[in-house]
Amino acid sequence: MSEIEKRQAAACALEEVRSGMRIGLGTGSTARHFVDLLGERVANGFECLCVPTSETTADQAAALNIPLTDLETIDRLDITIDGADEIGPGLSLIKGGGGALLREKIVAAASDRMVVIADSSKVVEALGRFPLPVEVNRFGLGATRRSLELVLVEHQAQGALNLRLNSAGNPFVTDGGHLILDALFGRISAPEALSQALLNIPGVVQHGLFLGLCKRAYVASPDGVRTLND
Ligand SMILES: O=C(CO)[C@H](O)[C@H](O)COP(=O)(O)O
Repeated sequence: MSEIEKRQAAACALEEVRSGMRIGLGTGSTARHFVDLLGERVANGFECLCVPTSETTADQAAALNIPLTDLETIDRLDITIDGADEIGPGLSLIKGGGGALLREKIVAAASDRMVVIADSSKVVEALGRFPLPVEVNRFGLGATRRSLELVLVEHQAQGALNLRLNSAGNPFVTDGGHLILDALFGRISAPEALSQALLNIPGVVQHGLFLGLCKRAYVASPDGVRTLND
């Protein structure tokens, strides 16, 4: 996973943005390159209005003088550029490795177009090797966890359900104040059904399956950048 490849994918996505666009800014090490490149354009007079998907991205964009707004002030975006943890069939995605999945999904769904940037290690034949992040309310954690475990059994998960911890060993808390349970499936054979089953659990705020949202992916490898279209 080279930074050069991530930057190359980010540079391709930058070609999609036009002056005056309202742009969703993703989260993660690949999206960080895109924000850096956009910042260079803004410094040269490029006009845009952006909605960040995390406090981390907001801080980065603000430091680069990228004009920011939120989805209370505006209700639609032209495009969102974001990274992904896995890119599966039909540009289905797993996201949330960085813990920003809720805001990322809200921003992607409010965008006319979502474009993903990644290196080739993210492309998979079937989703599920990467543990699926499930953002849950703190209230009722035990009950929510039990319901989630039943869903894991129904969907033949090959791995465990783990409460995400931060580097200090405490529960990781999202920008929205929630917790994350990472569910290792191994192979997700029915993503739509799994999505619905997860959303049916009252304590689940959102999950990291992004289905039908991504329209294009720029995937970088040592051989160059490949474009995958929905
Ligand atoms: O979903 C995300 C954050 O919630 C990121 O987009 C995803 O984790 C990819 O990150 P990176 O580009 O660092 O591999």
